[in-house]
Amino acid sequence: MNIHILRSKAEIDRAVADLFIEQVKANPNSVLGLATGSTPLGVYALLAKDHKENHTDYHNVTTVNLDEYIGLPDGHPESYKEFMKRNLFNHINVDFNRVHIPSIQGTYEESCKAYNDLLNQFVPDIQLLGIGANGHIGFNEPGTKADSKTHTVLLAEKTRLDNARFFNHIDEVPTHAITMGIQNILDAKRIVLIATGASKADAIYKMITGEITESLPASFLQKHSNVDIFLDKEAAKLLLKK
Ligand SMILES: N[C@@H]1[C@@H](O)[C@H](O)[C@@H](COP(=O)(O)O)O[C@@H]1O
Repeated sequence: MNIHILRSKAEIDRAVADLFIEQVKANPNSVLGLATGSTPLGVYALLAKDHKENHTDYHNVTTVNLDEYIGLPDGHPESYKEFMKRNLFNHINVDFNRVHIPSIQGTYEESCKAYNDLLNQFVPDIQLLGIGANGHIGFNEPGTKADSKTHTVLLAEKTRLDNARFFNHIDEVPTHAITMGIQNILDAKRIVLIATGASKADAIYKMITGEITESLPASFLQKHSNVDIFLDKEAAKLLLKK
């Protein structure tokens, strides 16, 4: 793992946005693996700004998102589909036919299989990740197996509580989601994970220095040969202390 501890979130956003812009410029047919949550917002704002000013071309880019809530009505502002439109897709010239976000169409089994088939076809050249305070990646909660493919999950209470800030009330936070599995994430050619703030410090410390274990899904990233981890000092504080 290449670990980069930068001085501010702004520096991290710039560095990671530049990696994505370079990727798209080097290969206009790139497959970008995208994430949601607060963490990628700064990167997406910079990609939008760059597109506006420098016209980086996304027309032939394919995107695959990590995950989506189950049970929110179509068009709900906190669905990850709407999140992605609002924060990125509406601001770049992406072709919506090439945008992919897991969703439930038919049975859970059919939906997972369909997304999995898609991921076999579109392997991310670069996959952006955040991390949950309990070490989840995508919505792969503690207990998820290394060889997992796209699957539905019961969200951990900690995850629902952490994500409740986006909803009016905790009861509105979905209980289930559909997510790429750990194996799908590890299939990406390159992985870039961002973590900022003290609430992520424990998960980051265990992810980097701990054993590879299902109880901290992000630790599976140790198995991948091309991972960049971008941290601010707060998220890195336990690494810096030892
Ligand atoms: N499914 C997403 C994850 O992909 C994300 O990494 C995590 C952290 O969110 P945040 O970036 O808001 O801390 O939240 C959600 O649970």
